[in-house]
Amino acid sequence: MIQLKHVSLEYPVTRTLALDDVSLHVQKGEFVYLVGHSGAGKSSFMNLVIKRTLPTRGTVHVSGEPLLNYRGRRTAVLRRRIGMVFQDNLLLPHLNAYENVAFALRVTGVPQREWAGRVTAALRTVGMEHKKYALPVQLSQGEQQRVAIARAVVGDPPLLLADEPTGNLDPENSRDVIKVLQHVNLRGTTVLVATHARDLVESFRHRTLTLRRGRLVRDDPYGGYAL
Ligand SMILES: Nc1ncnc2c1ncn2[C@@H]1O[C@H](COP(=O)(O)OP(=O)(O)OP(=O)(O)O)[C@@H](O)[C@H]1O
Repeated sequence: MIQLKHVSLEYPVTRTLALDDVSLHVQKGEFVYLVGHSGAGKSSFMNLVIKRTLPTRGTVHVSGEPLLNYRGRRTAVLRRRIGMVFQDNLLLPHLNAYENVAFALRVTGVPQREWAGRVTAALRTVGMEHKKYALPVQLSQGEQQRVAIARAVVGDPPLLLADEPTGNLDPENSRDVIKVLQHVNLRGTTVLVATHARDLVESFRHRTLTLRRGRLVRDDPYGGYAL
């Protein structure tokens, strides 16, 4: 699903080496944590996968294709195949939960007759079907994050990237979000979660990649927070 071969990323203006000779392979169907201190390179890694930045050296393959093959309009095709969840869920405030999720289908050109079934299924996956008419302001932070996950997976992306998805949540909601991501993973989506949440990484064990100053210093198949 994701393969990096000797990837380095240096930001041109500041000459910061955000990733330093990183090689790794995330297989289809895996659930993987990406951990590291602030500035270790986690977001830079995510940005590479969605081609928001390009590596300075090395090669990146996503879904078996070199990133450089996704040019022009194909960049949109790549991004459509990747669901994304962030710390700030950025739901549209004037749309209810259902409409927020449907919006993702609308912008990718899915025919309207498919919306109801797919949105309802996505909201069910995250346990939010009963609140589909609620506006974001009427939902807790944890519930909003679940709707954001539904929005990210409604297009059935093969890959889901989550950057600090529990950053704004209390421990209970954080655990719920990880459980929802695990559920999405069991339905076949490869999931990559960048996080600082030691307790979650320790409790819900999955393969864990540890970055330190841009270097991949640990790749632990059984998980664990080694910082
Ligand atoms: N656009 C940019 N231009 C220059 N330097 C950048 C840019 N984005 C990130 N950096 C630098 O690259 C390094 C890696 O940053 P990155 O955001 O990938 O880290 P991170 O692990 O995601 O951190 P955090 O946990 O704080 O989000 C840092 O030193 C950061 O200052």
